[in-house]
Amino acid sequence: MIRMLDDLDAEGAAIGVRVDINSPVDGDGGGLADDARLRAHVDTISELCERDARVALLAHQGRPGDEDFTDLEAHAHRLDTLLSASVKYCDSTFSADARDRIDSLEPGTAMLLENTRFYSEEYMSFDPERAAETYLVERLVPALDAYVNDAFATSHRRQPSIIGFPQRLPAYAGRVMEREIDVLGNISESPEPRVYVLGGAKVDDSIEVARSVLERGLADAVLTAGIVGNAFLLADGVSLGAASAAVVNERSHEAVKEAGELLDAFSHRIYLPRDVAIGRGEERIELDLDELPTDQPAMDIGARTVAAYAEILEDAGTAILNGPAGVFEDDRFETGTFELYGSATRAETSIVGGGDTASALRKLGILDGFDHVSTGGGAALRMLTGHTLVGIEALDQ
Ligand SMILES: Nc1ncnc2c1ncn2[C@@H]1O[C@H](COP(=O)(O)OP(=O)(O)O)[C@@H](O)[C@H]1O
Ligand SMILES: O=C(OP(=O)(O)O)[C@H](O)COP(=O)(O)O
Repeated sequence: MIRMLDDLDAEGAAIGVRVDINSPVDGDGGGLADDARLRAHVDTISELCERDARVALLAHQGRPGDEDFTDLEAHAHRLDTLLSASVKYCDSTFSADARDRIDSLEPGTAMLLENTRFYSEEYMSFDPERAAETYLVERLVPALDAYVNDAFATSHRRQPSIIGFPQRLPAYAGRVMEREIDVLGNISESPEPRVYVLGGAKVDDSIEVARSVLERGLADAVLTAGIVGNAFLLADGVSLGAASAAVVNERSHEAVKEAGELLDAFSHRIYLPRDVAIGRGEERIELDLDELPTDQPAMDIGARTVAAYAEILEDAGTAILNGPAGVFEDDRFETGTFELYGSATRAETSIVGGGDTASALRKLGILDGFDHVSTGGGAALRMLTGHTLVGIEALDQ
């Protein structure tokens, strides 16, 4: 059974709370370019502070070697602004100083510990038992009374801060985690017909999702768009042109073959774009499939595809969407995503996953129309195929 915050005796307790505030950062000053993930955790942290807990926040930012691999000072300042409780910053994660500062935290206040991935163990994969023996867990456990996992978006990772602490401390799901489990953990109970829209650039992941939801009977229809749609068009024998084929092959060598296998097995439930948009100079030009191939890459779905998909989505019991329909970052190619996702908000229930997808919808001003916007990308995709996550399993004590 997974225990929730309601089960936690918070008053005066030192609580390690794993959050996912991994965010886009500004190239120059290391400031945050987007604070959506920080805002998502405000409920959990505020509630614990209001209940007089002493909150030690654990989080990562970026991956070692990447430009967004930064310290968490800016995150701490932003959290301090977003919350009515005080949030301090500690520039180490489990040093003696960090442990002393946890010990002397005032009830009702929080402190963000340094980027967990500054320590190499946190960027490795472990079994839960081994994760519980890492330095991070060994050193912090004596300073903590309980552990809360609110980092849904990282809970597919076998990392010590996710799966190690529940081996050693009473463990609870935070409010973000609770909402995500409620919605994504019960996908097979959601209203039917269930329509999956798979767009974006992670072609292999999306094909895996399509395979899984079709084989398990979770999906009544799979609508393809983005580079994923182009891979399915190629698999169906449509001659898109060398430029589009190169974009698909750059992402995955196996995609077209695997998309073809799925089309053979489930052709009546997989829907392919009927037209595409390309750029010529500053212009957007829409081409029907019989006007192809073209020397320009297909950057969006066209109006005929949007209309056909909208009809299916508006009748859906549940619309589950991941990945933009086109290169939404370019104004010429944002319409496909805007129209398609707009029509999905008219489904009985609409669920969105994926970091780029959420930022596309925020840019297009239609994020609020969805019933559930997951904080996770990879984690949400895994849940949407009907699987659980190692971090959620670890909470099941
Ligand atoms: N037809 C296309 N050609 C090239 N890139 C595309 C196309 N359609 C979507 N994209 C790109 O896909 C990216 C987002 O995909 P992805 O990372 O899979 O989404 P998410 O993070 O939501 O899972 C965006 O940067 C978008 O520009
Ligand atoms: O941003 C995240 O995941 P996402 O890119 O799947 O949304 C999480 O913070 C996990 O980060 P990771 O994929 O570097 O382990």
